[in-house]
Formats: sequence, C-alpha cells, structure tokens
Amino acid sequence: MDKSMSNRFRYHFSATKMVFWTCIFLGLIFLFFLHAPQHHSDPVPRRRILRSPDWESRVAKSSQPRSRAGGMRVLVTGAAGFVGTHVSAALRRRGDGVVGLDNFNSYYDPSLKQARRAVLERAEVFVVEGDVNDAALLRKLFELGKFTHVMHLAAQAGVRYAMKNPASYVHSNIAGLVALFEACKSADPQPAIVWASSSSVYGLNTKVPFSEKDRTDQPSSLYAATKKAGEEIAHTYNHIYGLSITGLRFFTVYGPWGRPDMAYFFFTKDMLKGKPIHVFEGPNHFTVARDFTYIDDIVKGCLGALDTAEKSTGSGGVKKGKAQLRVYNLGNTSPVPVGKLVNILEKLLKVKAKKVVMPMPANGDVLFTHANISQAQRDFGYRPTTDLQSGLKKFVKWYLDYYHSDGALKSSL
Ligand SMILES: O=C(O)[C@H]1O[C@H](OP(=O)(O)OP(=O)(O)OC[C@H]2O[C@@H](n3ccc(=O)[nH]c3=O)[C@H](O)[C@@H]2O)[C@H](O)[C@@H](O)[C@@H]1O
Repeated sequence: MDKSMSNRFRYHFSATKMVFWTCIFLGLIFLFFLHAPQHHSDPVPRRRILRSPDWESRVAKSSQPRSRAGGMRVLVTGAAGFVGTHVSAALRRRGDGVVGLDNFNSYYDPSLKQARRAVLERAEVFVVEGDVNDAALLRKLFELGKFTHVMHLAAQAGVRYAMKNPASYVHSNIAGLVALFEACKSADPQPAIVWASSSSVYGLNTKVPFSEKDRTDQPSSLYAATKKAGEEIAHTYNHIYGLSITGLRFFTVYGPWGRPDMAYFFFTKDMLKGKPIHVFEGPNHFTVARDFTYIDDIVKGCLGALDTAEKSTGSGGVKKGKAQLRVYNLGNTSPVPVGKLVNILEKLLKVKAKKVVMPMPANGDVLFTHANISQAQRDFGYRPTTDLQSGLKKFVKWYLDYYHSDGALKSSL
C-alpha cells in the first residue's frame, strides 16, 4: 500500500468509527428522553387514561340526587382515596348526587384504590379517572354535573414523603387546588367548596389543645406548608370571586380502607409479618402522640360542613357579595402516645411487636397533636364518638378480611 492510500484508508476508517460512535451517542440520548418521566412533578408517571364511551352520561346520571328533595350535587375529588371513598358513599347513601374524580396514582398500591372504586360503583357512585390539574376535564365535569358542592379531597398526603418528592406536593396541593378554584369560580352555578386541610398546619405550635385561633405560621414539613398555603389561597378566591370555602383540618384519620403509608397501617402489616417497627420518641424520651380520629367521625364532620356551607355569591367569574370562609379542626380531642397505639395493635392482632424505639428523625413530623373542636361542635354539631381502641378493632377486622381472606368485607364499607 502506498502512503497516500494508507492515509486514505486510515481517514476512511476513522470517519466510519466517528459515524458509528455518533450513532451510539445519539441513540443513547434518544433512549434517555424516551424513558425520562414526562411529568416531573407527579408522584409517579401517569398512565394513559382511557374513559369508557358512555362516561359523560354516567357523570350526568351519578350527579343526580336520588331520594332527598333538594339533595346536593357533589363532586368529590380524591374519591378513590381513603376519606374520599367513605364520604362519597355516605353522601350517596342519604340520597345526594355524587360524582368522583381520582387520578389513581401509585403513591400507594393502586389496587386498593381500584377496590375502593369497585365499592363505590356498587353504591352507584361513578368515579372518573383524571387529574384536578386538567382544566378542560374540570370544565366538562361542571357542565355535565351542575355541582352545587365540591368536596375537595384530592391531595398529595403524607408528611415524611415530602422530603422524597417535594414537587408532587406542589403539583397536587398547590397547582391542583388553584386549578380546582379556577374551575369553581367560572362554573355556573358556582359551587360551595369544602376541602381537606390538615392538623399539620399547627407545625411547631406548642399551645394545646390546638385551636383555629392559634398561630399556623411555623409549618415543620413541606406537606404542612402546602396545606397552609392552600388556606391562604382559599382566602384569595373567597375574597375576589365570592366562593364559599370551608377548610377542614383533619387530625391523623384512621380506619377500614385506610392509607397504607400511615403508621397504624404499616405497623399492622409489619407486625403480622414479624418484622421490626420503628417507634419514634422526642428529645429526652418525650412521648410522641397523635389525636387519632376515626373515619366515621371525620365523615360526619365532612357532611356537617357541607350541610352548613352557604352558597357562593359570584357568577360569571365575578363576585356579587361577601361569601362564607371557614376553617375547622376535625380531631378526636384525646391524644394517644404512639407506644399505646402499638400496645392496642398487639392485643388485637395477638402478636408481640418487635419495637425499635428511636429518636424521631428530622423529617417534618411534629411531636404531638391535640384538637380543640369547639367551633365544629358549635356550628354543625361535630362530636367524635370512637376511641382508638374501638376504631382500631374495626380497622384490624377489615385488614384481616381484606388481605388475609376472600371475605365479604372486601365488597363493603
Ligand atoms: O393529621 C394530619 O395532619 C396528618 O396525619 C397523618 O400524619 P401523621 O400524624 O404523621 O400520621 P402517621 O404518618 O401515621 O404517623 C403517626 C405517628 O406515628 C409516628 N411514626 C411514624 C412512622 C414510624 O415509622 N414510626 C412512628 O413512630 C409518627 O411520628 C406519628 O407520631 C397523615 O399521614 C397526613 O396526611 C395528615 O395530614
């Protein structure tokens, strides 16, 4: 081979190599974008939503009040969630029209959400799959359902998860809330809104029991901060558009069909499997305690708030007069140490827990909660009646039936 040929060959060879490596590089970039999550602020990538062809007529039918003259027409967001399922079923039982909305995300086992949906289907509550951030879907739902009330329970829950996925809290609890208020303000008629705030807004407040008049400007988690922000956003929409808005500060709600990310739920699961559970304690062995509130009491509080909600005053997106703006604690008024919760579970499950007592990690948790409920009592007769022992008994019965047998409870509330 002469020198020029050898050079040409070398040139040709290195050009081929360059093309080869460029293709590999571009291919890798393509694969990266193909697999990168599309919605960075979602807790999990969303599934493609396929709605049945008759979904619009099902919304119209489900929104019709059944028996009660003057029954409400309620849109329940987060209807396949723990509180949403119970509230939707209770409203339907008494004859109100109810349409559910839920995005069925996989923050926790979506099959539990689908099972709750099945329960609601049997109760004749139709649940639409969709996200509260979907403005076009909300518009359509309001058109079809002519809702008089919205029970807004769709949210990114959980205190500790906020450190893992902060964006999901902004997506659901801030952007989602604003999207919902936007839809309500433009709806005709404007509905009255009751929505889930949280006891966590009291944050580092040490004055007990927590009263609605106490300060809520020291949230200790991003979760709490988004709920507190929600309360301020509610003020704005009430002030500018005349929306009637009631925020309910729930205190650690538990019970059958509950949330698997909550301590009472995964303690039960781990204890039955013989796995260790971590029981947090505060500085100097301070007892961590919660005002655990049973789901049936919370449902009564939600219905009471809906029943006493005044109409919104705006129309065509314009305020016509002063509208109602409220916030209430819905707790049990008797805090129980987490250690005591474990003792109750040990008796009910008949197993000894492998307790690992450890200092509470700095993950946003607060040391204790304790509700003063006098305002809810005064305004809509809220009076919790279930103590932790009785409520956990019902939870354990459901849990064993749901996860350890094919029993009938699987299909009922
Ligand atoms: O009431 C509220 O505002 C909040 O109640 C719960 O939050 P939390 O009270 O922290 O409920 P859990 O996560 O079930 O924790 C209950 C107690 O168990 C403790 N815990 C939790 C996890 C663990 O591994 N060990 C442990 O001792 C926590 O510190 C807490 O005192 C819900 O998860 C929030 O969505 C809700 O807004």
